[in-house]
Amino acid sequence: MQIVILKDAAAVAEYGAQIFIDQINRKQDSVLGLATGSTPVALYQELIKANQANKVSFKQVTSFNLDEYLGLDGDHPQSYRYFMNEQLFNHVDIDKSNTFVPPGDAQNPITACKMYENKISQSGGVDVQLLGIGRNGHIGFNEPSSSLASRTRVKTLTKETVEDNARFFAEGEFQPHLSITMGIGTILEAKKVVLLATGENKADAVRDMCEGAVSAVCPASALQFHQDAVIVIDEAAASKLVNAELYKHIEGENQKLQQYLAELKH
Ligand SMILES: N[C@@H]1[C@@H](O)[C@H](O)[C@@H](COP(=O)(O)O)O[C@@H]1O
Repeated sequence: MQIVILKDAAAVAEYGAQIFIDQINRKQDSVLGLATGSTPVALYQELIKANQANKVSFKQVTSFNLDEYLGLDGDHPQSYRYFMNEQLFNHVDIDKSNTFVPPGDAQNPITACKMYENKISQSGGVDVQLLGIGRNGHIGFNEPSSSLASRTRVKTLTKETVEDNARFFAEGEFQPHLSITMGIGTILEAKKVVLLATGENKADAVRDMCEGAVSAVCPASALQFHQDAVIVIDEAAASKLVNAELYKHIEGENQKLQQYLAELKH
C-alpha cells in the first residue's frame, strides 16, 4: 500500500485527480472505476476544471460505478446514476453511453449483476478504480462480513450505513436497504486502486484498513493484497495511524525517486 498523508481535503482531491488525469493522458480510452459519496465530489470538481481547461479529455473514456441502490431508477435524485450525472458526467466531454452504473431498477437483479461483471470484462477491465470508505470499513457497499473474493451482487446495507446515508433522503422518503455492488474480488482486479478518505470520522476505518489484520470485519483491509493501491488521506483521517511518520518518510523518498526517473527520461 502506498499511504499518502496530505494537509487537508483539498490536497487529497488534487492528488487523487492528478492520478486520473495522468492515466487518461497516457491512455485516452482508459476504463475508470468511479465512486459516489461526499468524499469524491472535490476530486470530480478537479476533473471538471481540468477538462474545461483542455488538460484532459474523456471522449474515449469508459466508466463503471461501484454500486447503486436497489429500488431506485436513474432519474431518482438519490440514485447514484443521478449523482454521477450531476457531479461529473454532465460537465465533461464523456459519452454518457460509455458510462455504466449498476441498474437499481433491474427487473432481475441477479442476472443484472452477472451482466455488469461481463461488461467490465468485455471492456478489458478497470484501469484505475476510485474508492471512498465507510465508517465501518466498507468499500462500495461491501459491508463487514463480505467475502473478500466476492463479485458484483446484491448486498444488504448495515443499519450504520443506512443511518449515515439518511442525510440524503427526505424524512419519510423510501430509503433502500439493499444495493447492487461490485464485489471485493471485482475491485481487487482493477489494475490500480485509489482510495480517498478525509475527516476524523474515518480515522478508525483508515487505521483498520492499513494497519489491522486483513479481515472481512474491515472489507477495505483486502486492499493490503492489491499490488498497486494508493491510499490518499488527510491529517484528520490519518490521526489514528500508528506509523504515520513512517508513511510520510516513505512518500518523501518515493517523490524523490519519481523525480529522478522523470529526469532520466529527458
Ligand atoms: N456506497 C458508498 C461508498 O462508496 C462510499 O465510500 C461511502 C462513504 O461516503 P462518504 O464519502 O460520503 O463518507 O458511502 C456510500 O456508502
